[in-house]
Amino acid sequence: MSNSIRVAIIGSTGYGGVELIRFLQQHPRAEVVSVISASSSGTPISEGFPHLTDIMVRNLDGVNPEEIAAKAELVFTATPSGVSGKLVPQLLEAGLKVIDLSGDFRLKDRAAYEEWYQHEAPSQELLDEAVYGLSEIYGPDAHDVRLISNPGCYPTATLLGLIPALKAGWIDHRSIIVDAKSGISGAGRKASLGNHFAEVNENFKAYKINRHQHIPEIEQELARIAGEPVTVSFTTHLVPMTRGIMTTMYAGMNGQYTNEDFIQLYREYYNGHPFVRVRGAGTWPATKEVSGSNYCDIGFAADERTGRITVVSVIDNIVKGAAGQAIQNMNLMQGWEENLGLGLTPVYP
Ligand SMILES: NC(=O)C1=CN([C@@H]2O[C@H](COP(=O)(O)OP(=O)(O)OC[C@H]3O[C@@H](n4cnc5c(N)ncnc54)[C@H](OP(=O)(O)O)[C@@H]3O)[C@@H](O)[C@H]2O)C=CC1
Ligand SMILES: CC(=O)N[C@@H](CCC(=O)OP(=O)(O)O)C(=O)O
Repeated sequence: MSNSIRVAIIGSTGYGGVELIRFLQQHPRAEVVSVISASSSGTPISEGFPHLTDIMVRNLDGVNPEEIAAKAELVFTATPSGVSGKLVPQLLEAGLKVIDLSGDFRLKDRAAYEEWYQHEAPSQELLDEAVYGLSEIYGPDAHDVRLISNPGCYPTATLLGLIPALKAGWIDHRSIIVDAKSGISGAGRKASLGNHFAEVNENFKAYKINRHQHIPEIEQELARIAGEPVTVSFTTHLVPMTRGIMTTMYAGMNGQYTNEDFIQLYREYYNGHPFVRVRGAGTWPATKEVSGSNYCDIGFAADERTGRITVVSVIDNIVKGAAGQAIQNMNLMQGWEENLGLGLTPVYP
């Protein structure tokens, strides 16, 4: 086990990349040796991001796998889907370890990827090799591998909220409905009509119903736990806030379980995993309570009358949903404590 690591970030001018910089700057064992941009190489990163003035004194480098490998041991690819799929094989070939934040290596089935993402899928060999980095569930699989595929933001909140109950056989996997809401930063930094202020402010809209690219990812991972195919109804909504995801999940219970039963089950399941906090009975988490942090907070409402459980799960989409979990995965890959460099308290209010 090495004591330190030199890292590079491709896509460092995006929201995921900038958040990686914020956390890695205070990580005790990681040194950011290169911040990379395809469009602005040669300029100081603080020119586009004045909040990094005197914090990250570095010019942006271009995307050159050999040059990156000469400086760094590990690279985070915080790049759009389609871009990561082409870059990652070159980075691995150059001898780098890779943690990819995009959706390109999450689906094991090439045909499913091509159907939901509308790009050519990476090779089956690399899809098979990539470890799905849902840290609390697959942490041991991340140790000493060379490619980790960081989960999507919505799947992280959804899967952490459902897996313990599904694994225990307490919920009927044919009955799962996920109602998900995200802040705008989930869409990335690039401008688009649907995401500009006048379209989003004081507005609340559903989007991509039944066709969101995270549906096959959630179903793939729930099927792994259930041992048979699972389908979910999944609806995403855009909320006029900057950060945060809340997933509210409904499922039929296979018995008469109380809130206390669920609390105990989940606390035992996540025992030793500092970033999942299970709420006490009758309290449900809010997005502000995890903002800027790597926490995922979960609360329950078991309903004796309908026989259904409601699970509420919140994360910060850019932290636990992207950069924070990617660093958690780097820690696991290196054999370090999973919370190293991630101990920031949520920003409240
Ligand atoms: N925002 C979020 O909450 C989450 C995002 N993700 C995923 O993480 C990835 C990054 O997301 P996010 O930071 O929000 O996206 P942004 O749109 O904010 O940033 C994308 C970055 O990719 C870089 N880029 C674009 N094209 C290329 C290219 N051809 N070669 C190299 N770099 C390129 C861009 O910078 P430049 O042009 O300067 O190179 C930019 O820095 C995406 O795949 C996204 O789906 C996953 C979970 C949550
Ligand atoms: C608010 C918003 O638009 N969110 C994005 C999240 C996309 C994302 O993070 O994409 P991958 O995880 O697939 O890389 C969306 O719903 O498509």
